[in-house]
Amino acid sequence: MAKGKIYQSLAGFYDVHTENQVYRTRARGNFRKRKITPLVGDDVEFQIEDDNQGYILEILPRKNSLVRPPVANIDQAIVTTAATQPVFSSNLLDRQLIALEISNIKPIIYFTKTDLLDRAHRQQLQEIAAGYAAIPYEVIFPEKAFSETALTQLRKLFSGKENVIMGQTGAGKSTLLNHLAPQLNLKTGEISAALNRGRHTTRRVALLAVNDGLIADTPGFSSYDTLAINFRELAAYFPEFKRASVKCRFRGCLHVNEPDCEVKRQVESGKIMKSRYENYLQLYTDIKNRKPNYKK
Ligand SMILES: Nc1nc2c(ncn2[C@@H]2O[C@H](COP(=O)(O)OP(=O)(O)OP(=O)(O)O)[C@@H](O)[C@H]2O)c(=O)[nH]1
Ligand SMILES: [Zn+2]
Repeated sequence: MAKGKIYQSLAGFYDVHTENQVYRTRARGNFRKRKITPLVGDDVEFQIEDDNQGYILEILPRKNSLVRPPVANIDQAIVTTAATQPVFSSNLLDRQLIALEISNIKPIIYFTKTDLLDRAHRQQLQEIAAGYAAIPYEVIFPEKAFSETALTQLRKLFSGKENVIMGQTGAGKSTLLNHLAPQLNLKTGEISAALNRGRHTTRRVALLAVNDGLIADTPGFSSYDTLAINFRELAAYFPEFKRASVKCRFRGCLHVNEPDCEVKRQVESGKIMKSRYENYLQLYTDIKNRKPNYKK
C-alpha cells in the first residue's frame, strides 16, 4: 500500500502524487456506499495496480474541506478584496474572515484595484487595511496593481502551504491567479459564471505548484451565508475580541449588553475597529434569529 496526496480530480479519476511519481487512481466502490467522495487535497492510502494506476483504499482524516471549490486540507485562503468596483464592503470581508476562522483556514487579505482609487479613498482604504493588519491578519495593499512587491510578498506566504483563492464576483480572482500562475491563462470574468452553473457541473479541480506551495486552480466562495455556529461562539472567531474578552467582567461575556465589557471599551477607545463591532452585532442578531431548521 502507498500513500500520497490527490492533486487533481477529473471525471472520476484522482491523480495521486507520491514523492516521486503520479498515479491515476479511482475510488473503490465502498466509498460511494459510505457517501464519501475523495477531494483534491486529500491525503490517501492507495493500492498500486499497474505502473501508474491504482485505487484509493482510505482517505486520511481531513483538517477541513470546502464545498466550492471541493478541496480538502486547506491551510490558507487569499481573500481577494476589491478596494473599489465593486465598492469595498467590510461586512462581506468580515463574514469571509469568520467563515475561514471557523474552518481553521488562515486568511490573507489581498486588496485589488487599489490603482483605481483617488487620493482620499486611497487614504481611507489604507487605514482600513492597517486596521486589519493590527488584528493581526496578513494584509497586502499593493501600491500599484499586481506590483512585483505585492506578488513577491504573496508568493512568500505560499511556501509549504495549500492555498485557495476566494472573493466576490469581479473582485479580481482570475486576474490574481493569472499573475501567480500564468500557465493557467484564465479568462477574466468567467469563474463565477462557471461556478454558478450548478452543483452537478463536473469541473476539473487541481492543485498547482506555485513557489513551493500549492494553489487550487478554481476560486470559490465560502459558505458564510450558512453559518452553522451558535451565536455564543461568534465572538471567538474575532481574534481581537477573543483577546480582549479575558478582561471582560463576566466569563462568557457576549459583548452586547453586559456591563464592564472590555470589547466595548476597546471599541470606544478605537483599539477595536468600529466596523468590526457593528458587523459582529449584525451577525449575532442574524444567527440568534435564524429559524431552527436553518441550523445544519
Ligand atoms: N484596474 C484594475 N482592474 C482590475 C484589477 N483586478 C482585476 N481587475 C479587472 O476587474 C475585472 C474583473 O476581474 P476578474 O479577475 O475577472 O474577477 P473575478 O473575481 O475572477 O470575477 P468572477 O469571475 O466574476 O468571479 C477584469 O476586467 C479585470 O481586468 C486591478 O487590480 N486593477
Ligand atoms: Zn465583553
